[in-house]
Amino acid sequence: MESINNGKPIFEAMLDIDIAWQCIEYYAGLAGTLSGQHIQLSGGSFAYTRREPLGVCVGIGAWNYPFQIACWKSAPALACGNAMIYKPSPLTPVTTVMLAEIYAQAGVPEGLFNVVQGGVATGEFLCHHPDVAKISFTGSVPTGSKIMEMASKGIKPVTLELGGKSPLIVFSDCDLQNAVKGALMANFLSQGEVCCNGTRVFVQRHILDKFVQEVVKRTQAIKIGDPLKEDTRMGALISRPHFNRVLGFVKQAKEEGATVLCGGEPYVPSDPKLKDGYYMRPTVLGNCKDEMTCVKEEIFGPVMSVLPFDTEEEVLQRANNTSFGLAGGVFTRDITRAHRVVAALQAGSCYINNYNLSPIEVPFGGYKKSGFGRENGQVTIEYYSQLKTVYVEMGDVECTF
Ligand SMILES: NC(=O)c1ccc[n+]([C@@H]2O[C@H](COP(=O)([O-])OP(=O)(O)OC[C@H]3O[C@@H](n4cnc5c(N)ncnc54)[C@H](O)[C@@H]3O)[C@@H](O)[C@H]2O)c1
Repeated sequence: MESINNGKPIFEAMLDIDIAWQCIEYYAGLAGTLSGQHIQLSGGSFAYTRREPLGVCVGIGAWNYPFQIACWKSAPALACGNAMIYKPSPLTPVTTVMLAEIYAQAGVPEGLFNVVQGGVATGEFLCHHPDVAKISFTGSVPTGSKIMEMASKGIKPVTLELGGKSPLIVFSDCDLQNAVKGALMANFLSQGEVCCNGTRVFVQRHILDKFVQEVVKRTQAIKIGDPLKEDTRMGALISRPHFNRVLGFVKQAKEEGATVLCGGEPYVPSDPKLKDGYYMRPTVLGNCKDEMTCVKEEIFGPVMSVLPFDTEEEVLQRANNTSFGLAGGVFTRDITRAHRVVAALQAGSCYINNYNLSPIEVPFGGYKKSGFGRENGQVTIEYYSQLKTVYVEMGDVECTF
């Protein structure tokens, strides 16, 4: 159903659903660990803190990981004792309803997890509603900014998981095959429609030719086609307008001087029933410069830009020269450099010698315009609960009056 909902290959959709059930189990386990602090004060008095729910939380999701995003928001929300009203993207309405059915079958009381279908107007209605205590949003930066503005009217806390244009830095002392595999994982999952993708691939000049040769070879071997076939590794993009937009970025990249090393065009499957699908060949762009549109803007499709660099200092300055800050990665065998580089990256989710893994135990989220708040991991409890402090007097009241 998730493949049909979104167009991604079934192989990947199965992994998304695995992560989703792991998320629900993880927060179900954490629910019993919510606790406060005991603070001893002078004269025998003391204070304690309690973690309490916020109330009714709203979740608004993007279309690229429809089921998974709904779980990443609802599982911690429910574990903290909140209710959730969830609005999926109108482009992927189906599987979130199945999540509601699963919760109901598992015994979640009626009304605790609710799905409301709709687009902008429905989303705005939910954000403005006075009974809503918190908004957790996954989507683009412009919408995230509007969500924050609406939330500010009601002084409501928000979690924002927004877009990115993340750097992947490949030093010449890396394990080349792993770096090539990492670059593919950083760009071509879910047809490249992944917020944390490392789409700016900086490669140290010394290994540039070898790296590009290997990346292009492996990219050309990616099996595109019917998302419901087990061996498909790239399915269809989400919609006709988005498909045209992604192809438009490639056209503009060529006009600005980039070279299409492979892909860059629609793919027409031989199966006649798929011929109107939004299939695109995964694309590697060479000869890229930092000021090109394809290097600066989030394309949200299967398009990797390769950029040469010479020194560590230079690449860090270029990698951080963006208003986004969702993710970043480095491939090197030099352990001190690896940690030095990730410490300097202005990004919330960093990888050393791998890319795009998201185990549920590990917090995920952005810096800068990629948002704030975190999903996954223990820390997310803090974003779905509020802290009450209770002062307990053990003596007499000392009155100044
Ligand atoms: N950081 C993350 O975890 C993460 C994950 C997935 C996607 N994304 C980002 O999402 C974007 C792609 O998703 P999209 O095109 O669905 O994003 P979008 O911002 O267009 O829409 C996201 C959701 O917001 C709703 N919405 C739109 N306008 C609204 C408004 N004014 N008020 C309330 N709700 C409104 C939409 O109906 C949809 O459900 C990309 O930028 C991508 O990077 C981020």
